[in-house]
Amino acid sequence: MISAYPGAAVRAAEKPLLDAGLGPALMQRAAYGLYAACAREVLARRGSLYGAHVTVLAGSGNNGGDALYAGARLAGRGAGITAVLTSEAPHPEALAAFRSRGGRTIQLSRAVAECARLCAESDLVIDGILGTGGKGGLRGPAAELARAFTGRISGRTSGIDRRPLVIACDLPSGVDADTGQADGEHFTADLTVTFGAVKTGLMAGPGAVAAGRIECIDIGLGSLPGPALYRLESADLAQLLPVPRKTDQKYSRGVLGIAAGSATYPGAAVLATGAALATGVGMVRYLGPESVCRLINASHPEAVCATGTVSLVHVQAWLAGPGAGADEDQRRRALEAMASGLPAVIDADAISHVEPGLGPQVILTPHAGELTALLGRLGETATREQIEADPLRYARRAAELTGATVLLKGWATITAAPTGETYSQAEATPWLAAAGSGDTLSGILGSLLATDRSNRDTASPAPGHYAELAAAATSIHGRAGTLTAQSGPVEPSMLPAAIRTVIGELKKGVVIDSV
Ligand SMILES: NC(=O)C1=CN([C@@H]2O[C@H](COP(=O)(O)OP(=O)(O)OC[C@H]3O[C@@H](n4cnc5c(N)ncnc54)[C@H](O)[C@@H]3O)[C@@H](O)[C@H]2O)[C@@H](O)CC1
Ligand SMILES: [K+]
Repeated sequence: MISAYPGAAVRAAEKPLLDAGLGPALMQRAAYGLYAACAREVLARRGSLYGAHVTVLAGSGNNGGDALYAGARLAGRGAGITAVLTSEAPHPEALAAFRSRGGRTIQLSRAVAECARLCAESDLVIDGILGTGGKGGLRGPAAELARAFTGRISGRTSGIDRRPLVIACDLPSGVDADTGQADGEHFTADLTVTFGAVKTGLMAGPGAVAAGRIECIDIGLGSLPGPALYRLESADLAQLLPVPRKTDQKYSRGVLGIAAGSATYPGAAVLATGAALATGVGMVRYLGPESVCRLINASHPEAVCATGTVSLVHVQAWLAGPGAGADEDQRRRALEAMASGLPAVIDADAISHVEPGLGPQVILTPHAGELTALLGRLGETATREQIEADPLRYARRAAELTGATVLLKGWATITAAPTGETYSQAEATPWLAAAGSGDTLSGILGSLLATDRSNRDTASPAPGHYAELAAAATSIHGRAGTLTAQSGPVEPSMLPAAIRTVIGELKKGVVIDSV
């Protein structure tokens, strides 16, 4: 599990070490970690460091110092290195070390266009303009450089020798270390090498997009205060996923009730059912219109379908909402599911029936537009753009206001418990942004809720437990999408097969985290 902390918490943990005069030692550890990652990535791309073109963007603070020291080490391995100095006063010792290894420098303010061209023609750009000391987006010539560089490389692919590799030092410059907000100009990296601890801003909102892959270098910080944001990894998922016991039968494995689909939108029910079955639920009991029952029985004969009410059906968890449209019976079933006290996924159309006073076992799964509407009904104004810019804040706020667990969909999907535990998962592929994709996510989550043993073995699981299960479902969905995308565009109806493969591999321990 990755634990991320706000920039201020990491700076506070560094402070006693800086006060003890260990600043230079910390910087050397950070710079060595950055250098090693850069060397590895350049070697993987072009087979040799010797003769590689590297541009270091160095700001006025310690972030620039880290990047210049890393650049000096790369120069020592034969790379041709230029540092673009974005300030008149770069870190003096680091600059001296850089120059002593033959690195040349250009002052950005006098040559923005030339620097943008230099970056665009490099094999590697190291972004060391701003780190945790940055406030707001890039300004002045650094902002112009980011714009011009982005313009020059847009449309290029990430294939060998095409787009330069961008590695961010600690965080992409212009991204907020705490929230991931990036309203102003900022850099976008392929890899962020972060120091001491992962910053929350690398795992949320636009910051998660800008960060690319994340690698954390241990620089020997002491303990940090309670983590702000978690991310599940393969080993966590393998542990969370239940396997059937020898003594199990279909009911004890877990029964999921699905109240989804309508005469207008029957497909959502089929997709959710398929994903739930692929995730390993013991049985699906479907409730909905007769026409949808027939469709489900044709594609998933193992599902038990009926037209009845929620209270007459014995299940371990509910899933309500996908494709429900304006169907009045499905609206009633969604309300009954929320009131049942059982774990329940409340998705899509059912989100519009949510009222405050729910428990953490109810998991709401909005995208930003649906969350705008929900918050509006609860008396909070937030536009879709505001939510997309700061999803951590709004997912937590919605959980607080409803008492439910909230899964807010995005590139990095945030799940927040009403008690504050928050997760971020980012294994998805943009190919998953397709109609029907959310129905499969809700099916996976429904299955995890129905098969969750802690729900039956423990009187009342910790409130954060449901946020963890929602994060696990998100991760399985993202991995299944990424696996499917390896052979072409993703059709959501293809996902169940990939879900089975992902779960099988997780259980065997063969899935690595760099999906
Ligand atoms: N503090 C420590 O112990 C360590 C810090 N390290 C590095 O130090 C970084 C933090 O260093 P600093 O505190 O010097 O801060 P930064 O290097 O992030 O930059 C601060 C400087 O940028 C200017 N600035 C702030 N916002 C700006 C904006 N929007 N546009 C232009 N200029 C802006 C400030 O006036 C200040 O001069 C970390 O991110 C990390 O890379 C590492 O060396 C490891 C050890
Ligand atoms: K940076």
